[in-house]
Amino acid sequence: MENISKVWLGPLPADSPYVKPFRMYYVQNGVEKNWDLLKVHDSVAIILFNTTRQKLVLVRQFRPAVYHGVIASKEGSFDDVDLSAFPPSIGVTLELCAGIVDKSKSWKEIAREEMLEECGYDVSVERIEEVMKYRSGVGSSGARQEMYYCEVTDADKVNSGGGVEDELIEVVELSLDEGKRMVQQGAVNNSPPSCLMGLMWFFANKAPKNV
Ligand SMILES: Nc1nc(=O)c2ncn([C@@H]3O[C@H](COP(=O)(O)OP(=O)(O)O[C@H]4O[C@H](CO)[C@@H](O)[C@H](O)[C@H]4O)[C@@H](O)[C@H]3O)c2[nH]1
Ligand SMILES: [Mg+2]
Repeated sequence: MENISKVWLGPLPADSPYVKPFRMYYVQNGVEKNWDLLKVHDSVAIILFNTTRQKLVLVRQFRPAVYHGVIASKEGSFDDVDLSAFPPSIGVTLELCAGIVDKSKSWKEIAREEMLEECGYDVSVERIEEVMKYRSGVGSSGARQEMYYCEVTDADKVNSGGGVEDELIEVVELSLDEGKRMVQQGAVNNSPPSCLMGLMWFFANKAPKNV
């Protein structure tokens, strides 16, 4: 699914539309300090539950940052990445449907578009419920993410999803038992905290009571 044939690193161009590194200075308790920061986009994430099929709808995709992180924690070299020693599948995550806020639209509208583009469900914004807001990357970016919940049915499914342009996203349906196991044992598939937290919120607030 990830179909990666070559990996290498390069310097960050100053005009990256996704990440801007800089340094912030401040005086705290009379002492001058500084902190190195990354400006990144805020984002939305959606807990999707298909009530027809009683399945949680998640997405799988190759995440360059996770691939790099896995190799870095194994002290592998990134100068000449050996794809047989570090297969791209180690950088594939299971996540909530999510997207960056990079357009001047409401956050709920962006959530609606991401559900359609990534998972193929077409719903109106009125059906999207706010769950919680939080800050991610508190040591590096402090970016805001807002989490939503949306119940969908098979009748809302208008395409197979998979993302836009050159995104390669696989839609994954988890049974309630599979979802529950994930939050009991922790991520076994590079899932970010937002995904685990979203599933825990679902089991605490929305899941059928017999699960
Ligand atoms: N981020 C980025 N960097 C690049 O260099 C970069 N280069 C190209 N792109 C393109 O930008 C689009 C980003 O996709 P999304 O809008 O779906 O956002 P996500 O990547 O799903 O990220 C969200 O959800 C995550 C899970 O909760 C959170 O961790 C993130 O904070 C949160 O933003 C894709 O078309 C991708 O091809 C880059 N995108
Ligand atoms: Mg996304």
